[in-house]
Amino acid sequence: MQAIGFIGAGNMAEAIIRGLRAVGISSEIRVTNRSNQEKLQKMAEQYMIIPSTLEKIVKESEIILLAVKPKDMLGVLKDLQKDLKSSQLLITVAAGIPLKTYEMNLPGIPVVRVMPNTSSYVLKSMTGLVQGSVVHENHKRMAEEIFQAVGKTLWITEDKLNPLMSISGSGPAYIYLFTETLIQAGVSSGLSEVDAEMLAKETLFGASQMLQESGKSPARLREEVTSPKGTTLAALTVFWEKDLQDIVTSAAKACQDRAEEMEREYQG
Ligand SMILES: NC(=O)C1=CN([C@@H]2O[C@H](COP(=O)(O)OP(=O)(O)OC[C@H]3O[C@@H](n4cnc5c(N)ncnc54)[C@H](OP(=O)(O)O)[C@@H]3O)[C@@H](O)[C@H]2O)C=CC1
Ligand SMILES: O=C(O)[C@@H]1CCC=N1
Repeated sequence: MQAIGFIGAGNMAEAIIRGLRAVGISSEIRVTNRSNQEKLQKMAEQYMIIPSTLEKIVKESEIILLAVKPKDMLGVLKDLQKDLKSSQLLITVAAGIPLKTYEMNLPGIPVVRVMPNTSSYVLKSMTGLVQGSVVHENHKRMAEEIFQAVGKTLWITEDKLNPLMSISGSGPAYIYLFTETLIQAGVSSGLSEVDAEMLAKETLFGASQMLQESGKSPARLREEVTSPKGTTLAALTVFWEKDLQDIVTSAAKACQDRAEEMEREYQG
């Protein structure tokens, strides 16, 4: 894999870098952030990254991966305008910034817009990828190599990226929220916090593995837990009566609406 430079050293950058090192990718990885030198030093020790600056990253990386918050992106694009070359590939993980913003600010530079998730950290990301207008097959392969190393990938068109984000990009947070609420339900019924946490986490972990390894659909797996007139049915009936489907659909819609709002804000 070619030399990669990360601009941004936060949650998403670290999850990807940890994943790349975990699968044995030994390429040069340079990283810069805004001000947190301590974080860069820690990442150097943990993941053999080279703490760097934006200027050096532009000079020394074939692939530049943008992992700053959307509000900081336009500033970074301005800083990249001077020295970036069309032989370099730009990959952005930012939510809510359309491809045209990158292409307007950096004409002629190939850009791939991706939406991974933080499970890159354990090589289980589900990453959506969208190709920009000057992206060729070799650029697609370069982007794919990074994100296939840390999980599964799916090429889509840009109009599908916000729907994808509302399921797999933000989705881990929904699952963590559900886990938190399951722990609290256990504590409310008299379990200790420690026991409730172990029960909830192991249950989520086991169910995830069943989804991946059993070859059965989620509906079939649910039915196998649910005895007629039994305890699970009593619990599921509450989810249905309170319209879990409506709650989840509305949450995913809110995620997409916010992304669209951001895209209007950051289209300059
Ligand atoms: N977290 C997630 O689950 C996902 C996030 N994303 C996207 O990833 C991007 C990053 O998110 P996340 O990692 O959570 O954010 P974090 O806040 O954890 O990290 C942001 C990083 O950007 C750095 N930074 C800010 N401004 C600059 C600058 N001008 N130059 C260089 N570095 C800068 C910060 O440095 P410092 O710490 O020094 O201020 C920090 O290291 C976002 O755009 C988000 O939409 C996409 C998919 C999932
Ligand atoms: O919350 C956010 O905006 C980012 C995008 C997907 C996950 N986290």
